[in-house]
Amino acid sequence: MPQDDFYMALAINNAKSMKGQTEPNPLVGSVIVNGGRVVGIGAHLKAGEPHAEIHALRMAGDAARGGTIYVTLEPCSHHGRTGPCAEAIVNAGLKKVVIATLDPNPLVSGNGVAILERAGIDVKVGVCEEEARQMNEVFNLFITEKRPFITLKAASTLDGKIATRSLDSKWITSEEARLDVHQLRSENQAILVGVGTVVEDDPELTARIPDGRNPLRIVLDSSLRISLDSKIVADGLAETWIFTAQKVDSEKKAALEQLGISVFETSGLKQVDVRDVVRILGEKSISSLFIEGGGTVNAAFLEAGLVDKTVFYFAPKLIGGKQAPTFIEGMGYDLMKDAVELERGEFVKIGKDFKFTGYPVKK
Ligand SMILES: Nc1c(/N=C/[C@H](O)[C@H](O)[C@H](O)COP(=O)(O)O)[nH]c(=O)[nH]c1=O
Repeated sequence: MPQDDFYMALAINNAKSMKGQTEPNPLVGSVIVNGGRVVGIGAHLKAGEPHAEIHALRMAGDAARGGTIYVTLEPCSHHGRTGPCAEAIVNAGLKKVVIATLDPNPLVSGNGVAILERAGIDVKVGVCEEEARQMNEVFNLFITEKRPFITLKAASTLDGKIATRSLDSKWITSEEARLDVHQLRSENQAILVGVGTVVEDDPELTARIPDGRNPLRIVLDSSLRISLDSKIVADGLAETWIFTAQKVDSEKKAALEQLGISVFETSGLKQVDVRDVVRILGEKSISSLFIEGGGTVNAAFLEAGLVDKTVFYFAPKLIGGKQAPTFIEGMGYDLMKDAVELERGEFVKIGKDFKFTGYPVKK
């Protein structure tokens, strides 16, 4: 493997090991090499704390002088909660800087490189760029579109059913696959279901893994039919927000608010307007949303072109039944040429089940 890729891969692995603890900041890793030896290594650990380059520079000390620093994201040039990294790199006397990706924020992209080049430092950009961009897919989208990165998750039998015709759904996928879902829940700031799932499953929507972080729970409930003693209203295990259509029963709304539930009205007449939901979540700095919909909600987000990533779990089971619900309901598309195509598709096996990850091609 070429030397630059080797050290950048080390920096990327460092960054990735901090997944779930740097929000709303991106994952960033850095490695300093001098005379063929790694003399400093660092990762951004927590928003508001020093950046990856600063940790690596502190570890390297004088051994950084004349060396090369690898960093997965363009060194910052602005005075955020910590001083600019580009200046720290110049002051430490580095000879070369290798960067995987430029800053996605259009306001600062390229500024860090300019500071380095003005100081006569040799700068190389684009090493392991795709992998470094991929690990910050959530941050990159949120910082550019000010809306949450949306992952659509479903678990179904091989014939696409999320429950039997009698609506029994316990369980489709095995324990290992369901644990994997809880890991994904823990990595997302918010989780969203339709009120149909609440009525049928009475879910907790918590991340039940060691050190799991419970996401904010969001329910689309156009006419506020959720029951006051459903778990996500009454259990206090995580915050719960409900989005409705226009003009809902003010008494029910007040009763829910009494229980600490936030209720947001959207402009939808009969159905909740999912575009309003996404806009409001962006305004409230929710940067990642995990949809465990039910088929109607899943279809609404898909048809609105708001799904950034799909994660589907398929159990090697067949349940059949014309009435059995599937994981994409709604109107659907008329012609096959209008199908939502998924790219960069990957299948992995989890126990007996299969996990498919793919990215809807943006039209
Ligand atoms: N029925 C299945 C799923 N069902 C997911 C439902 O949307 C609902 O979230 C759960 O049934 C209850 O949630 P909680 O565990 O109480 O938080 N999801 C899965 O991955 N596999 C399945 O077999």
